[in-house]
Amino acid sequence: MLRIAIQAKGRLNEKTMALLADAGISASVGSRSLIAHAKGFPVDLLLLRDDDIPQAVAMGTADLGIVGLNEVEEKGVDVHRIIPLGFGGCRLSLAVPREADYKGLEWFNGRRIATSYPAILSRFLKEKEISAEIHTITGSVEIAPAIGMADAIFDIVSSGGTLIQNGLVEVESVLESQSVLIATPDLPAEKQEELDKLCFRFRSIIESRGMKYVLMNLPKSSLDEALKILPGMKSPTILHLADPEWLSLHAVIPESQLWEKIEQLKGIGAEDILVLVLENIVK
Ligand SMILES: Nc1ncnc2c1ncn2[C@@H]1O[C@H](COP(=O)(O)OP(=O)(O)OP(=O)(O)O)[C@@H](O)[C@H]1O
Ligand SMILES: O=P(O)(O)OC[C@H]1O[C@H](OP(=O)(O)OP(=O)(O)O)[C@H](O)[C@@H]1O
Ligand SMILES: [Mg+2]
Repeated sequence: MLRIAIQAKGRLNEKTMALLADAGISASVGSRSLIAHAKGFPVDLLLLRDDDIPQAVAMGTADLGIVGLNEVEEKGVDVHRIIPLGFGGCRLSLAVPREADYKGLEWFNGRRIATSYPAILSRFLKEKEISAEIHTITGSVEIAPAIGMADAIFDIVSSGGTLIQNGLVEVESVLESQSVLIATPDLPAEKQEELDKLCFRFRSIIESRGMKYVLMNLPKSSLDEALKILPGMKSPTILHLADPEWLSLHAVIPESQLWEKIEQLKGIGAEDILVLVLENIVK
């Protein structure tokens, strides 16, 4: 039976549980449980703080883990990175007070930088030959410059709202992160088979996210133009209708392009356009 370590509570928990549920793995997790048996797939869920997940997977306490790449890089442990999972997107960045006379990385020489990611920061500074003092704190990093604890910070940035609220500006992005599926090295063969099945399910879910299935009726005379507008998986599906002047066209469109494509299709005479949610793309 596979054991997957996931974040017990916090930013990754909900999306991890949703991904598992979409993959047919359901578990009722009590607020105090540390381990939960799942239904639908032979797995146990180990509920941990995210900081502890890379180590648990490296040691083999858990076979797999779902955690931010930032934590994997920080802990520097030996785990296999299997697939990015497409949520928990953020970056680790250096930020300085808005009023600082910042011209480039040399500014950090001799300065104090507060962070919860000392290992990633120290590797970066070494590579750039910058000598700064690293102050490790576990939370509320952005407040450090305002209370005189540091001159700058190195922390997670997503929308940038927290930096603005604290009078800071991002000056260097060091690591792009998102949640990843990690595995213990030397997974036994029978568990590897289960992992392959799980990855197959995850990939098809991730691929279908942000995609819509679109159906429409189209005058036959507009087909060539429609084919230029629509990409489709291989190409759009064309079905004949009882009316010989019309056909039905089906295509998969990224959500980000949906309205633009619909406007173009309406422009060439498409009617009765239906947009459906795509649950899975199984290849
Ligand atoms: N603002 C954000 N936007 C997107 N992803 C984020 C953001 N902040 C953090 N993350 C990602 O989510 C992960 C978990 O963040 P969270 O704030 O829940 O961590 P935590 O407080 O360290 O939790 P834990 O109690 O498990 O140690 C981070 O390591 C990062 O990968
Ligand atoms: O760029 P933003 O969108 O503002 O996000 C960045 C903030 O999000 C995270 O904190 P979180 O809100 O999870 O609180 P925490 O620090 O208490 O974990 C992170 O530690 C940053 O402080
Ligand atoms: Mg943590």
